[in-house]
This record gives sequence, C-alpha cells and structure tokens, in this order.
Amino acid sequence: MRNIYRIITLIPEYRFRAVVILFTSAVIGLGGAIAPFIFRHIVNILADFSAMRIGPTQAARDAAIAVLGFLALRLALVGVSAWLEQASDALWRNTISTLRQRVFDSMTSLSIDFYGRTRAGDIMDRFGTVTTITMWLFQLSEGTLSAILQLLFGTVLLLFKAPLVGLIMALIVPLNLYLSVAEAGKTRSYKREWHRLIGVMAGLLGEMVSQITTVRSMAGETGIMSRFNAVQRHWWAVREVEQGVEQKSGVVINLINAVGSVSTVGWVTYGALQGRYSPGDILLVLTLTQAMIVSLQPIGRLINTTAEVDTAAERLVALLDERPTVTDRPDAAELTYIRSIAFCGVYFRYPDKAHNTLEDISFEITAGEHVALVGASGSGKSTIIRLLLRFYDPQQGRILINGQDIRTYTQASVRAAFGVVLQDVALFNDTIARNIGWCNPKASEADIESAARIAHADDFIRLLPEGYATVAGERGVHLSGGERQRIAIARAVLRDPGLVILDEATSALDSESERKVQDGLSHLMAGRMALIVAHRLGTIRNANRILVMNRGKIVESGDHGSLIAQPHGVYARLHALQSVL
Ligand SMILES: Nc1ncnc2c1ncn2[C@@H]1O[C@H](COP(=O)(O)OP(=O)(O)OP(=O)(O)O)[C@@H](O)[C@H]1O
Repeated sequence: MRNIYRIITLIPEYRFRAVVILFTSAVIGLGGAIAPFIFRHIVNILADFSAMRIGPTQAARDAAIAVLGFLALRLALVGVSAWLEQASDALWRNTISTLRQRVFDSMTSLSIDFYGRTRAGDIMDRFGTVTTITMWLFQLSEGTLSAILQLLFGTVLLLFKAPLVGLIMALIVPLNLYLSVAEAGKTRSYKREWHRLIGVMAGLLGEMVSQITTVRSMAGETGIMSRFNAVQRHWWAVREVEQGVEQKSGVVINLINAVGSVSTVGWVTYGALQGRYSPGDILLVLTLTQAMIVSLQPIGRLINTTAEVDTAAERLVALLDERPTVTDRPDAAELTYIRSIAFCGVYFRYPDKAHNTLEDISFEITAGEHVALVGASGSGKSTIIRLLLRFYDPQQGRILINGQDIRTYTQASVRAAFGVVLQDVALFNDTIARNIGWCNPKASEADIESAARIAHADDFIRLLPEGYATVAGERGVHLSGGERQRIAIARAVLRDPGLVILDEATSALDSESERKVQDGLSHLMAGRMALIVAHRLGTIRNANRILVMNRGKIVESGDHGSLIAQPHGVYARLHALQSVL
C-alpha cells in the first residue's frame, strides 16, 4: 500500500470529496444491511398470523407498513446510489486527469540523460498505470468500506442473536483476510516481475514502431519478434507460478468458508428445532451469514488486486521520483540577449562513461562571429552543442554567456535565445504551419509564412495539398530531408535567435535542395552569432574561426586559410581527403 499511498498524496486536493464518497457508500452498504431485518419482521408477522396470535386486519396493516418501509428504503438507496455514481465518476475524472497531468509535467521537466537510459515504451506503460490505479481507488471507495462495515456489523449482531454462529463468523472473517494478505505477500515478487516484463514488451514494441524503417530494410522482423517472444515466455512462466500460489490459497479459503457456511446452517436449524429461534430469526441469521460469506470473496480478491496495483504504483512512483539532473538555480535570471559565448577549460564525461568525452575545451564566439567545429566522428562536436543547450552540465570548467556562468540563467530562456537546426528534424503530427510556429505560440500566420519564405520553404509548402494546413509528421505528408531542414530553418528564423546552432546534416542533398538549404541558412545566420558543426568543409570556408577536434580536444584553431597553410595539420588532411572525394 506504500506506493498507492504515495500516489494518493500527489492529489491532496480531492481528499475531502473522496471522504464524502466513502462515507456515502458506507451508508448505502449499511442501508442494504437493514433489509434482512425487514424480512425478519414480515416473516414474524406472517408466523403470528398463521398461529392466530394476531387477526387478519392487524397482520395486513403491519405487513403493509413493513412493505412500505422496504419500498422507502429501496427508493432512498436508488436516489443516493445515483448521486454516488455521478459524484464518483466526476471525482475519478478529476483524479485521473490531475495525475496524468502531474506525470506529463514531470516527464517534460526531466533532463535528457533520463531519456537516454529509459525506453519510450516503458514510460508509456508506466503512464498507463495511472488508469489502473485510479480505477482501483474507485472500486475501493464504491463498495469495500461498506462491505467491511457490513461484516463487522453482522458479526456483532450474530454474537448477540446466535453466539455460536457469531463466533464462527468472528473466526472466519479474520482468517479470510489473513490468508488473502498472506497470499498477496507471497505473490508480490511475481507481480513485480511480470509488471517489469510488460514494461520490457512495451519498450520493444515502441522500439520496433519507431525504428520500423530500419527493421524492415534489414529484414529484422524475425530478430525483434524472437526477442519479444522470449520476454513473453518469461512473463507466461512467472504468471503461471503466481497463479499456482493463488490457486492453493483460494482452495484453502473456499474450504474454510464452506465449512463455516454449512456449520452455521446446521447450528441454526438445530436451534430452530429446539424452539430457540422464531422463523424470522432463522431467516435473519441465515441471510446475514450467507451474505457475509459471499461478501468475503470480493474482499479477498480486492486484497489481491491491491497488491497488484501497488506493484504497478511502485513503477509509477519510481518514474515520478526521477529528478532532473540539470536544474535552474532559485535565483536564475532570464537571458534576454546574447553578446558573447565562451567555453573556459570545459571537461565533460557522460554519466555512463568512464572517460572524458571533452577535455579542456576553450573558445569564444563574439557578436556576429561564425565558429565551426570540425573533426572525426565521435570527437565530441555534438557534445559541445549539448552542453550549450544545457542537456548536461560540465564536471569542470565553465560555459559563459555574456561573461556570466550559463547556470545563472534559466534553462528555458537560454534555449529560447538559440535557433537550433539539428541533423534530425522532428516533425510533429500537426499542420506545417503549427510545425513551424510550435514554440512561438504568438506567431501570426503572416510571421510563419514570412519565416518560411526566408528559409526557402514557402515554395514547396504551397505545392502541398493543403498548403500550410497540410498535416505533417508521423501520420502526415512525407517530406524529403531537404524540405524538413528548411522547416527547421523556418522555425529558427521565427525565433529571431541571438545564436544560431547548426548541426549540419551528414547525408548529402541533391544540388538544388542543397542550394536552397544553404541559402536559407545564410539568411538565418546573416548578422547573427553562429556555432556550426560541419561535416562538409566546403560549407564553412567563410567561418571566422574553425575549431578542429580530435578525441574530445581542440587540436587546431584558425580560419580556413591559416589552417590549410599547415601542411601536416588535421584540417589540411581532412580538406585534402574531401577534395579527393
Ligand atoms: N548520450 C550519450 N551517452 C553516452 N555517451 C555518448 C552520448 N552521446 C555521445 N556519446 C559519446 O560521446 C562521444 C562524442 O560524441 P559526439 O556525438 O559529441 O561526437 P561527434 O563528434 O558529434 O560525432 P558525429 O560527427 O558522428 O556526430 C562518442 O564517443 C559518443 O559515443
């Protein structure tokens, strides 16, 4: 219950309404428990009438009053139940939406390293448990408390009316609860394991769907299917063992209840033959004990589901307990403009790596300057950009913006001041217009179209079936690599950034597309500071400074002319190689 309790503490605002619903459902349950007393009263009236202890008029009047009382009770229960159903559903909608929102907010605030080590499918699976948990909470609030109260009430009443029957029930009820709790304890580790396996399966499915082109093109379906089947078989085996434990405990509980049920019927019948009970009493005791035994079963099942829901909640709590590794200082200021950027002796190691990815990186970009990063694959160029975007903080050294440590500014304002065009352009399943303006909600249609014109995207957008209203992304129109890049450039233009960050696409575009992309980029970068990760040296000839990287270090620095003049330099070698190609 620890994890479910943690989840409940996340939504304290609904506590009062939940208590009212719990109380009302208890009242309904107790209302239902009054019925056997009315039946008892009616049977006693009929017995008195049969034995001629009362006349027909009085019997008819008393019976009519009792039936009317029963009618009033049922009508009241119908009314209160209708209110309860509506109130419970409203509360369920509120809690589920609030919890979903909290999980979503928490996911959006986590640092990038979390997404590097957690599979998307696994996150989706944990997100889905919000529904399981809230459904369970309402199952609990709707019937359980009243069932427990009925059991208590029934046992106490039986202890007075038929002490031996009461005693039997006083043993059966706690024994049932004890065995159900013990069963839940024994099966907990299995439940935890199969929930984990469901997460793994969801992860595999997510991976397969997002990488479908790679999987298809390499005929990798069999490979991924056999990985999935192996996890599925493991899940099957765990579930089978768990079911075995549950079954054993279920048989023991049912046997105890059967013995209890038969002995109460036997004892009451014996008592009646001895003349100790009136017909009404017999009916009352038998109805009560049978109702109690019947209600024990769902309570047992609920204890079992509680354990299951608690393990699901454990996975959700673990997700919610994740804290961003990169956070804003409480006194962080808003960055409103950029005058200069500087890396000063920066060392950086990825959390899961044993060695430094960047070592002693120092460089500066001042107003209007274009600085390019070149070097072999894996030399750390993109990592520099990731640090600038504050996906990670360096372990040593400082990154300065306008002479101030980057950590003195809020992350959002730093990122908002950048116009980023990365290699992989992600398009959302939305219109082209919204894809361009998605992080500038205030941008008008005219602003979006003007940005698209600067990025040389307007011409191809207008040729799409619905122009700017055409849906792109996962289920939308397919755009080529060059077109996606131009969308990304339009996005960056719209932001009017202080610094343009460009991770140049590795795959070559056709010359027409390349020219348009380059043209768009030139417009974007004109008069602005820019940091460019370059794969093709031809595109950075005019950069003010080129930083050549090798194994996490800057090994050469200068403009194209000065670097090319070093015949044994890394840049000159790279340049010679690309010229040959
Ligand atoms: N999220 C990550 N976690 C751990 N290691 C990483 C991560 N991202 C990159 N690396 C490692 O850091 C090193 C530098 O990677 P980086 O992406 O910065 O290289 P790069 O110079 O941009 O390469 P490329 O030109 O191929 O894009 C590589 O060894 C890479 O494996």
